[in-house]
Amino acid sequence: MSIVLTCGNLNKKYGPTYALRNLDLQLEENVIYGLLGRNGAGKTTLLNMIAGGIFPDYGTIEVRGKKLGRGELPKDFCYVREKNKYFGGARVVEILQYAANFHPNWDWTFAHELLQTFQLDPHKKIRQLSRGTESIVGNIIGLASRAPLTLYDEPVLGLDVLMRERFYKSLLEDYANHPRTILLSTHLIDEIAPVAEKVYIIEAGSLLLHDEMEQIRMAAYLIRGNSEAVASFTAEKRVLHTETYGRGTLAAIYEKLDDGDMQQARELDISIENLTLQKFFSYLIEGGH
Ligand SMILES: Nc1ncnc2c1ncn2[C@@H]1O[C@H](COP(=O)(O)OP(=O)(O)OP(=O)(O)O)[C@@H](O)[C@H]1O
Repeated sequence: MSIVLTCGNLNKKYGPTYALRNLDLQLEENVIYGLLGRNGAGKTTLLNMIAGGIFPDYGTIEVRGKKLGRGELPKDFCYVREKNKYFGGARVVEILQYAANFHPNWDWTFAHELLQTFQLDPHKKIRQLSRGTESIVGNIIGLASRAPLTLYDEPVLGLDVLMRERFYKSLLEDYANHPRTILLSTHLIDEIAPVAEKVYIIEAGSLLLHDEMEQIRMAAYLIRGNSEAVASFTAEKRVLHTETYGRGTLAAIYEKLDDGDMQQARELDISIENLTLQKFFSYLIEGGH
């Protein structure tokens, strides 16, 4: 396992507000990560910091073991911002030509394929594009750059369902042939679930959880049954949330269940369902765990 990026104890305060607080994050080579958090959780601050646009009050960023100096950019990386600031008078093809100069792995054949996939006329001027179509320009750059470290900030915001699906499909197909490290920051959690292999969940600038998506799938459950039975079943387990209804209780847990647990659940007449990532995220945030 080779580490591409390490953020150590990052802190950033705006007045009394912590945008980032003691944040540690490590990205391995050739993994797709989801960076999940609500509005204002600190996602953009973190990405801007990695991209050298904001300086931490405290903490370090290392790219392939080399500490980044103040204002220094990581090598061979591509950052697709939430709000691109392309020159409105430029044509799409000119923006792509400009981006191609900065990315040694740029693939023009793939870029042209993507223009077709997203039905984007390369001769249109940026100012003639809708908000969603403008963000597609950024997404094409992110994909065609094939940068070993690619960061996307809310890549599908403003895109319709069809375009979102096309983006995820293009990303996954290209990643299969050209693995690299990709970080997708989003608050559209269920959409990212089939795409990301690992997730970092942040809230109020701090890390709440990081884990493999598969681990979350295999450990996030909703338990329902008689209140005493649920209390006994969850006694030694990590409980994210509980709710009572009449004589029953519903509990969200984050715990791998083995055959013994399943047997106990049957004996106690408890039902067990998988939690969606969105629900897991909501319970995690509400519980502040
Ligand atoms: N330039 C700034 N001046 C003051 N406060 C800021 C500034 N930039 C960010 N913040 C604050 O820092 C916190 C983190 O903001 P950030 O934009 O990083 O969150 P986010 O997770 O990207 O949110 P969103 O999903 O809404 O884009 C918020 O409380 C925000 O108000």
